[in-house]
Amino acid sequence: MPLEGQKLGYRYNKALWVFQHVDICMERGEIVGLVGPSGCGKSTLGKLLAGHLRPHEGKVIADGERKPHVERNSVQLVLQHPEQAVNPRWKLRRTLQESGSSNDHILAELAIENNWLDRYPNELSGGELQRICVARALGDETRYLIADEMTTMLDAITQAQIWHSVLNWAKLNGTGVLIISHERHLVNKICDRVIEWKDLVE
Ligand SMILES: Nc1ncnc2c1ncn2[C@@H]1O[C@H](COP(=O)(O)OP(=O)(O)OP(=O)(O)O)[C@@H](O)[C@H]1O
Repeated sequence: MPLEGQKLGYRYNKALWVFQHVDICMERGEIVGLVGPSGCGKSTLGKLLAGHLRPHEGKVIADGERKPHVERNSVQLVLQHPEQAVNPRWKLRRTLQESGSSNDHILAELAIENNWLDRYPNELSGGELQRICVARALGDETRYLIADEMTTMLDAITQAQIWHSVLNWAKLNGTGVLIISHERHLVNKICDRVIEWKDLVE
């Protein structure tokens, strides 16, 4: 069963809709790209799908469940800036443990060194910290991953390593991945299909 946004609408202030009537659907195991101009609403849509924001219109359904985010963490979101996504006062082992998704296989796949887990977020590089945020998102319950500019800040080698690991994992687990990115070459290379924002809002 798919992850679906039906007739979604969202506005940050009452006077102005960011978008309305947006329908989006992806299947388990699909790798889907979402591209569009800056400020059009891609990240907002990603947050709605992951349950970080509640839609003002429409609904999100994952695997037939109306509130996938309440019952379980089946839709995970990874953002561009890892330092904004972790508690700066927690060592990273605690961050991973709290999410319940730190299995050794994923840590190894993402080349996460054990000693990183005994450090605070500001004691790691951006790429190291992002690997931990990615590992946190790849839990047993994860059925869909929304990757919003997930590797934009990283060098090409780190980018390639992270995508290699994530796509392997997604393939193995039948996870759907929505890749929100400005990097069309990346999206064209790794996605099964690419959604243009203009086609969502027309
Ligand atoms: N917290 C917020 N409060 C008010 N307006 C916001 C907020 N977050 C985003 N917006 C506005 O909503 C619109 C959509 O933003 P969003 O971040 O979803 O776009 P985007 O397509 O992801 O952009 P980009 O490609 O530049 O990351 C923009 O006009 C933005 O200024």
